[in-house]
Amino acid sequence: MAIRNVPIPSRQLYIDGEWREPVKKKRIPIINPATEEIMGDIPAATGEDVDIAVEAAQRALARGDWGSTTGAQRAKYLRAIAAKVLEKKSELATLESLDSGKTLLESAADMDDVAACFEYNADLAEALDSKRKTPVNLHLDSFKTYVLREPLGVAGLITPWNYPLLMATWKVAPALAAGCAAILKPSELASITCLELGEICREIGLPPGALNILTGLGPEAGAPLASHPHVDTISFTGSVPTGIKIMTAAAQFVKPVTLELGGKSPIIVFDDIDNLDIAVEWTLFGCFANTGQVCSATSRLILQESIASEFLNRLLVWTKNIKISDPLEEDCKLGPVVSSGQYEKVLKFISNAKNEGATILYGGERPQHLKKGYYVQPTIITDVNTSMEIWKEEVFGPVLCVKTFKTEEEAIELANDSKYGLASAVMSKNVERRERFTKAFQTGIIWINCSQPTFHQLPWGGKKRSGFGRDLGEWGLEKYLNIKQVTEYTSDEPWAFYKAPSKNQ
Ligand SMILES: NC(=O)C1=CN([C@@H]2O[C@H](COP(=O)(O)OP(=O)(O)OC[C@H]3O[C@@H](n4cnc5c(N)ncnc54)[C@H](O)[C@@H]3O)[C@@H](O)[C@H]2O)C=CC1
Ligand SMILES: C[N+](C)(C)CCCC(=O)O
Ligand code: NA
Repeated sequence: MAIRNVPIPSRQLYIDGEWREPVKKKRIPIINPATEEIMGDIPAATGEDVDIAVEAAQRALARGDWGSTTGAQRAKYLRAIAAKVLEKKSELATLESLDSGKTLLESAADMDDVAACFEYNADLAEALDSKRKTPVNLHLDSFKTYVLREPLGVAGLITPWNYPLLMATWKVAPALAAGCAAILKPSELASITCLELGEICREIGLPPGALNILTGLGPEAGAPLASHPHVDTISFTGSVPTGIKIMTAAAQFVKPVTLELGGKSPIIVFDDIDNLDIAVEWTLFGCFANTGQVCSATSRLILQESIASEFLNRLLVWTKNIKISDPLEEDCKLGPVVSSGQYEKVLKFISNAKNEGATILYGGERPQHLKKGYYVQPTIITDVNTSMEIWKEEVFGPVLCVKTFKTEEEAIELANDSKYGLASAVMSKNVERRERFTKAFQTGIIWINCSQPTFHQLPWGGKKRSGFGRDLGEWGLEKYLNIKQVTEYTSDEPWAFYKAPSKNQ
């Protein structure tokens, strides 16, 4: 299914329905993390380009062909995008793998998810037409009231590299469904497929300015978007430090933001599970899928002591079986991490854990058979205590740390012992116990007897330092709407608050 020699398209910024060279004409190299080779380059936008894109977005909102569309009309564009993504699926999936290092299997699944997410938001756009104007009954004769749901305006969408086109879609699809005009700023580490989304929009005839795509560096292209006075909302997925910068910039304009930040999510395994191997596989998938570069990765395994040694033995057997290779190779299950910076960062986390006294039960190094590329072995760390960095900080790489527990109280305390609050998983046969954990977990996402399956009908986001606001589902669309109440006085009688002047006054 991989198209080997797929050419890397050379693109410009996608602004106002056209390819446009950045004002400062700068470009950023594209690096393939599996080979460390430069494959091409992407345009680097700056504040000047952001200004041009914001004006194009404002014009789109003022123009009938986008600003006055019904949800049903916008749904047609979203469905056309979905169809094109499927048509170009193998090309897009290959480009995604070349750029980000994710396995072809995962890139292909992402492209299916991208298409399905556009389709789902097309349904939401259609449904919006009947909810656009909602009467509110006050049980009063003298007033008629209703609530309008309108597009909020210009939406700035700043996205990460771990699921480049999918994370962009989680924001682009609902923003367009809502009728906003959007400016997407993908990560400079993996932008190819987001630029190809621009080509798709051009091909299907999306009205100019409805979606603009500005690749570039965070401080140069993302920051001016977050602090632009005419960008009405920012939706961000990425790291905590950048989330704080974005919220700070947006605060100067009282601009609403939604932040989907990192995590250090727990997976608890109880000894009442029927099948050890099933729990082992979910544990692996929860931490090593996408080479661990998942904000919701369940990277803290909290294991009931009575099954700990048996479970860890099976975990080792399964881990050794994971095929690590070039992500385009058949059956590859673990590719490189995205960049040299990420590679150094992951190895540093591992050496810090060792220095703090933890045991590297497995992995911790570059796989011997791969001499080039940013590869790290899947790594399992034991003898961890709760003051260690590896317990507290998000690694964003294939690194699992393990602690054991004896009682339920201990398990929940360990699970919630995090500044983050994105996701939690519990593996147990006991229904009441699962309900107790569902209630006690301080996170926005709960997985029971699994880890990571994600459906675009359900809200996605966290609490605590993992951020606030939700992507996906109807919640993912609401943040792009302005809720406008309309109150009409319908009585012929005077209001009679003031004393009416007499006839001869
Ligand atoms: N929660 C998540 O989904 C993600 C978490 N991370 C974590 O963050 C670490 C750093 O990775 P980065 O790629 O540097 O993440 P980042 O959070 O800095 O980047 C995410 C996006 O924000 C943009 N950005 C950066 N600085 C900005 C600024 N000042 N204003 C506006 N936009 C800005 C970036 O260009 C990118 O598009 C990773 O090692 C990982 O631990 C990274 C990506 C996704
Ligand atoms: C759920 N999954 C793995 C498809 C995507 C997680 C997105 C993220 O890392 O923010
Ligand atoms: Na790349």
